[in-house]
Amino acid sequence: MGERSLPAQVTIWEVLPRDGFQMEKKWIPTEEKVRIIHGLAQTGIKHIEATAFVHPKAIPQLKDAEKVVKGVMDLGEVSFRALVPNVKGAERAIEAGIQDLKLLLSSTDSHSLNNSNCTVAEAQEKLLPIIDLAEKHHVEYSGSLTVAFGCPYEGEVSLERLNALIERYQEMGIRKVSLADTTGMGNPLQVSKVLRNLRAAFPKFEFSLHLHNTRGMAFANAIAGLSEGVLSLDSSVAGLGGCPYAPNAAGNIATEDLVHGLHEMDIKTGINVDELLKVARGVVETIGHDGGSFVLKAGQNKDLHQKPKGQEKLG
Ligand SMILES: CC(C)(COP(=O)([O-])OP(=O)([O-])OC[C@H]1O[C@@H](n2cnc3c(N)ncnc32)[C@H](O)[C@@H]1OP(=O)([O-])[O-])[C@@H](O)C(=O)NCCC(=O)NCCSC(=O)C[C@@](C)(O)CC(=O)[O-]
Repeated sequence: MGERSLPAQVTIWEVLPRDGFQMEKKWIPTEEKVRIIHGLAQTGIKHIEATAFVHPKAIPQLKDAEKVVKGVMDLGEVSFRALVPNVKGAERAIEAGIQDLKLLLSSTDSHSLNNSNCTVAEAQEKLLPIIDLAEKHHVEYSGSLTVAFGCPYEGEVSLERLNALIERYQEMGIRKVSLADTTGMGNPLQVSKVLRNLRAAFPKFEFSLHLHNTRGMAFANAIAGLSEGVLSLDSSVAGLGGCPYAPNAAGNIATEDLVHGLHEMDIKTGINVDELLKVARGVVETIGHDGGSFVLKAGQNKDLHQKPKGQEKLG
């Protein structure tokens, strides 16, 4: 086993407006979503998953996808991506002005049937016309694999299965895939093993990680991924998020926790944690709760240099 090293810089994809909002039952007005995305852009975040073009009955909170995209198109310095499950979603996204599509695919049939009303093989067929459409419109696209580190219905997802799923993506011409720990079942050794295996088998692929902090493992899993060559991570401000079609789903790793932790390790993100915390507080005020953010409660290390009460004379 060779010596591992961590990258000097990591790209953060902010998924609050899509994953973070999709479980929220109380309607978040479109203008509030647009305002929050403008706030996110003030933090230095340059990559935002703005929404999903899915069936409005499947995810009612994102039924205003077109309007949200229209409201943020003035943010020229930000790259926007949207999640699409089928060609209907891709058509809507491209028509709205989205230039980067994230294709939705589950690693297991059980999750796929719950989430997308079709098996994995059927979902793969639905991706083909999306790719044709994206090519025709010169729009970027990348793949995803949900429940890649464990399925809440089927348990372990084997390396052989992950290899076969990436192989199929390769045949479709896809070279970027987000590996998702949808219900936080992964651990750092597993993340290392999966990435080492996939990167050896598919050296031309860029793998990113989409980690939920259901069992407190997300930051450790992120570092395991970075040690294995990952350069891009998804996260959600205030730790909100979760897939409504996965039992006991919980939030994504909070962007403020991830960025704060990475900065403590001298890994650059280009994002300002003070500004992130302002946005996170606003989001909690709007939505009424956070999703399990640590830095939001505990503060940043840099702010903890006050002397304990009564010990001023310690100098
Ligand atoms: C996949 C479908 C659409 C299948 O839903 P379906 O009902 O099987 O779709 P269908 O193709 O049979 O079409 C039925 C009707 O829906 C319409 N329709 C069809 N597609 C669309 C669309 N895109 N937008 C708007 N309308 C649509 C279509 O036009 C038709 O309308 P009708 O002719 O009856 O009037 C549905 O199950 C769905 O939208 N699922 C998405 C569920 C979802 O978004 N889950 C959460 C995201 S996944 C996640 O969180 C994991 C991830 C990515 O974050 C990674 C992680 O965290 O691990």
